[in-house]
Amino acid sequence: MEAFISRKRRKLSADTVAKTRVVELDEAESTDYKLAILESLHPGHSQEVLLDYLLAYDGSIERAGEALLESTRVVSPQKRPAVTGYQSSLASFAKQPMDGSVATTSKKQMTKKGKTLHLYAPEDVETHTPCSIVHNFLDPDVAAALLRELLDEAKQFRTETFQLFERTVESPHTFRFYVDSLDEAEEQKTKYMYNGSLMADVAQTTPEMLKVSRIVREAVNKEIARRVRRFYADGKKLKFQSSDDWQPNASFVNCYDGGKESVGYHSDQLTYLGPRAVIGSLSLGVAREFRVRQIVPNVDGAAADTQGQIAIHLPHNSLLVMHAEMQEEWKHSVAPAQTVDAHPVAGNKRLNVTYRCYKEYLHPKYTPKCKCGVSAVLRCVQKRAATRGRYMWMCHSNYTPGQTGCSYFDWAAFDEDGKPPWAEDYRTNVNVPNF
Ligand SMILES: O=C(O)CCC(=O)C(=O)O
Ligand SMILES: [Fe+2]
Repeated sequence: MEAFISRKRRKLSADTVAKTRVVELDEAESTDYKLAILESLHPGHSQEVLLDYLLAYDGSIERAGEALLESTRVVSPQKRPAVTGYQSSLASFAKQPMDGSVATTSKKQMTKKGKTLHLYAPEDVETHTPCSIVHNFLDPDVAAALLRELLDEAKQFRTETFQLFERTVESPHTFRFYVDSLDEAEEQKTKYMYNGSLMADVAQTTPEMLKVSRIVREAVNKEIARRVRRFYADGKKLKFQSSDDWQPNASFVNCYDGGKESVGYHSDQLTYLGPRAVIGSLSLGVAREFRVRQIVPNVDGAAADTQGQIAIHLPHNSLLVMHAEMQEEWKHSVAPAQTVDAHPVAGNKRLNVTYRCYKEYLHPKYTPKCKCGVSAVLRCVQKRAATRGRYMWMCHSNYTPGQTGCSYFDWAAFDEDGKPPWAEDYRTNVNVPNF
């Protein structure tokens, strides 16, 4: 999890805000950083209103702030559906040509700046977003067993806190990280860095999660093959996308207790997954809205016209596959809901398992270290048109406003399959200390 918002926080001083490196923030992944700053400058507005302004002004804190100041009316939060809506398909509204082009080109006509397009049917989801969804994914008894197990696990889930300038920011839901073996859990706790720190709480994948992991693996591999065949140019995988079988070995399990709990817009970190990562995301319990929006490049410093967001309905027992286009070109979030329909077993809780495939050759002992001595993070340029799509290794602090680190930066090289130069022979990588 990489996106955070605290509801109780100290105000940022104007001076601190002035020191914000706007260029870096504009390139930064996390809308939550911007939201946190905007909220501290305009405390009278709800986060939903602030987010709407931020989206309408292409993520520019400055322009969104000006617009908020100009607005003298009291803006009431946009009414959000209570996730119980149903829509069979968009097919009767718009025809989507299957011309082999990447599916995501089409939503240009479907979403408008400041608007939300709600999608329910699998054919609409895969046509207008880089995701596919399988409803009623597991045998109901298997889903129920996993849900029960995770509800019990969730008692130990925690929010994440980190430092943004002089205040502590807290994630607006709880989660825990799981890996498949105890040895891996130990490696994770002692070697893997997240936002510049070690993760203290890493658990071993539970028996039900492991059982389901095998079912998810088969389904995700099928979905990847289908997506490549139907939606990618010439039916070929994307450049840097792995050709290997997708094999989950780690997962973040998220718990959203009630409609207020959410996660802000973000892209998932690629540092240990590599480029063009695919993630299998299983939803259990209360149905919630998963929002996605495409990242629009900046040309000559100015953002092109921003598109609206798309809300994907995630009911109990659905598997959402975030395909290879997702993390580099889109952001995703779980929006707060005004109300939720209680689930007979989970009550107001939604449990979500995001199955991921950590690559052995991206273990921090093989990847570049920055001058702080910390393993560098892997990012993809998302907004700057000139370098968009290029990968870079850099000091984690570059993307954490208010944190001081070093200036380490290096363009990252990957082969067609997304493997770094040391992948074939990574066990003998001479650049690696502590090997
Ligand atoms: O809860 C979800 O569906 C998404 C969670 C998520 O974005 C994440 O774990 O990175
Ligand atoms: Fe995510």
